Amino acid sequence: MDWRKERKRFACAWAGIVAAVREETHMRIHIALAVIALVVAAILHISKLEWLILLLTIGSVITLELVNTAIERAVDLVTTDFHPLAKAAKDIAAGAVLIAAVVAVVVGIIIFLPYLL
Ligand SMILES: Nc1ncnc2c1ncn2[C@@H]1O[C@H](COP(=O)(O)OP(=O)(O)OP(=O)(O)O)[C@@H](O)[C@H]1O
Repeated sequence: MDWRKERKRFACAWAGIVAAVREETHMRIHIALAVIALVVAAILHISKLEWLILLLTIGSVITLELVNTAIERAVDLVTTDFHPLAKAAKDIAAGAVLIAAVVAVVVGIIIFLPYLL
């Protein structure tokens, strides 16, 4: 394994994450909500299984937001003119984030509500 290449790959991936956080308001909102959920989870001492589900849920939302941002950039690279396929690509990618975010809210309610009642 070429460690210099691996380090460069990691640096590029990190640069992509930083760019998405800087440029995308929704990414910052997802991260802020994730931090709040993690703090609440720590305060409530949720179980190991609940931690796993919470982390997977947060990871899926942030991962899909990154993919959505990448698709937006790729589409904008191809065309900034109106095109039905550009619209479909962006709308479908946004739909993926929406589904993950709705599932995250439901997971949050299922995990946290019993501790709060
Ligand atoms: N080239 C295009 N052709 C057709 N429709 C487009 C095009 N670009 C964007 N759209 C439409 O506008 C919507 C918003 O696109 P935009 O690129 O502004 O992304 P966004 O979801 O607002 O993301 P953000 O504001 O976080 O960058 C898309 O979901 C799509 O419906």
